[in-house]
Amino acid sequence: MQRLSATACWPVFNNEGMRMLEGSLQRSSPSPLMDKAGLAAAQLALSIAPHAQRIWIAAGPGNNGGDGLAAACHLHQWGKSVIVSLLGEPEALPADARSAWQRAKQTGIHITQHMPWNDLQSMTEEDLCIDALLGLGASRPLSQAMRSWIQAINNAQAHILALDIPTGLNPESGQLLGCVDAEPQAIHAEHTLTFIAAKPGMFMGHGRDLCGHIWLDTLAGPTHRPPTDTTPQACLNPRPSTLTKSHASHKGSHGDVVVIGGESMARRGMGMTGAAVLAATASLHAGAGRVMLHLLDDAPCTDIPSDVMRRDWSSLSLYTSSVVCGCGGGQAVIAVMPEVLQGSARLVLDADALNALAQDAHLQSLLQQRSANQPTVITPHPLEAARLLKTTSSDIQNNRLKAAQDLADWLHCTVVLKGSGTVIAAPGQTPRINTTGNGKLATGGTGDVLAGLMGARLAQGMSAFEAACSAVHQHGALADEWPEHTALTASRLASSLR
Ligand SMILES: NC(=O)C1=CN([C@@H]2O[C@H](COP(=O)(O)OP(=O)(O)OC[C@H]3O[C@@H](n4cnc5c(N)ncnc54)[C@H](O)[C@@H]3O)[C@@H](O)[C@H]2O)[C@@H](O)CC1
Ligand SMILES: Nc1ncnc2c1ncn2[C@@H]1O[C@H](COP(=O)(O)OP(=O)(O)O)[C@@H](O)[C@H]1O
Ligand SMILES: [K+]
Repeated sequence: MQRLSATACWPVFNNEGMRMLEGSLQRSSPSPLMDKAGLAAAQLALSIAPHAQRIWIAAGPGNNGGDGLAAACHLHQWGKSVIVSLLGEPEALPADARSAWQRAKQTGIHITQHMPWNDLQSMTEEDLCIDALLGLGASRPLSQAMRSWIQAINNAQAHILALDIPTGLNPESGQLLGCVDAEPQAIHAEHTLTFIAAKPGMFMGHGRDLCGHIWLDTLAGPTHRPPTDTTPQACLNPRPSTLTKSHASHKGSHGDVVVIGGESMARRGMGMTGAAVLAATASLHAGAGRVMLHLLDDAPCTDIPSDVMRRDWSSLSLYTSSVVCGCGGGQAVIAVMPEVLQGSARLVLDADALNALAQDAHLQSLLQQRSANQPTVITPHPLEAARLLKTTSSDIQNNRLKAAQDLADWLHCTVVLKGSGTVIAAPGQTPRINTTGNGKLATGGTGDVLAGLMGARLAQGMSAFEAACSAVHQHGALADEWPEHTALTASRLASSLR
């Protein structure tokens, strides 16, 4: 068993991949995998709550419930006071779970089919609830009974350990399963012990709030080799190696970034120069050799850092620069898009450049025609991705990995689909799910900072995919390390980059 950290490139599998891994593992295992899962769960339970007087295991109607029943036997044998509640009929349990139920009964564990209200009320912070209600088989909105058991676990004054995934969380998307005629409910776990491999939904959307500390037990023996025909759906985005600047370098060694954006107030009554200035400031602090700013409409602007150079259109050299285009671009950006798409040596398209792209098939084809030595990244948030793919943002959120990959394959570029669990996809690459960042980033302008940072990484010689992975990780990590009593604003974020 190991704790998942943000430092390694862990593979994640969708339900279909998980079932294939499970089948291959079970065939090579002399005992049911559930026995191993139950033992691992019991061991982790003891280390999370070593002084627990009571352990309540809420077991569901499938094999996830079986994991809970198998753990109950060990914990009971180790002298813990274990209460098991089964939400379902014992006769209807699948075979392995039914054997675990029989063993638990034979061991003398009291198993009820209702919630142990009295025990729940007297639980203390040292006690433990184990969520073994639903795992990979969660397939429909939660019933009223499931919902009230979830509420009882969340309200108990005890540690919460979820087995495989927190009940109520869609393991593939990270969205909530939903409830019949009611607000969605899900377990808020302090720890999640996941089996065989990690699931994508744990790192996207609500998964990041619900899983707590994530532990993985592969349930594999030392000689087991995973089947070669099962490829991961994605990998977690590892921490990038630190960039160093050699002593012999000069400003030309670190590349030029050109930021194009910032529609003027005069055009539509919305001054958007701040977004472009933020991107330029981010490029500068991230170590680009020189940063040039072209404000659309020649918008007046006073708060430009003195080390950012303002340029008019005719004096830009797109052919030798890393161009960041679209931040605060409004409608003014539409006119420059063909030249930007054809001429920029390296390119990050953000915000209004993406809205322009969504509306114009000619621009889409110019993007597709950019050659392999003109690295390109697009950085849509879910609504921008929905406009590009002509769908809704909830459809994007329900299928984040697929949406990012579809965009990458269609537009022949690297795609950064932003949000909780940012996805980075590129043609021919296994997508990455980023695990840094938090809700502090949900404030205006942080996306502009990300685009500027990515521009700097391209200017410093990284490939599009590398630049995207590195920038997204660093951007999120800064938010994770943000001092507790200081508000995270986009301008502070830009100035904190290194
Ligand atoms: N089969 C195996 O080899 C292993 C399975 N394992 C465990 O088994 C789990 C998967 O087991 P299952 O496929 O039985 O699936 P689950 O145990 O997750 O759930 C399936 C059961 O829940 C019911 N259900 C689904 N959605 C519901 C809802 N919204 N409200 C109420 N009931 C609902 C289904 O009708 C079915 O009875 C994994 O997540 C893991 O915990 C582990 O023991 C590892 C080995
Ligand atoms: N809840 C969250 N958890 C993690 N990252 C987030 C969250 N909300 C926003 N972000 C990040 O903040 C940035 C916001 O970008 P964007 O939506 O383009 O905003 P803006 O246009 O205001 O700059 C993205 O990098 C996104 O991934
Ligand atoms: K569970």
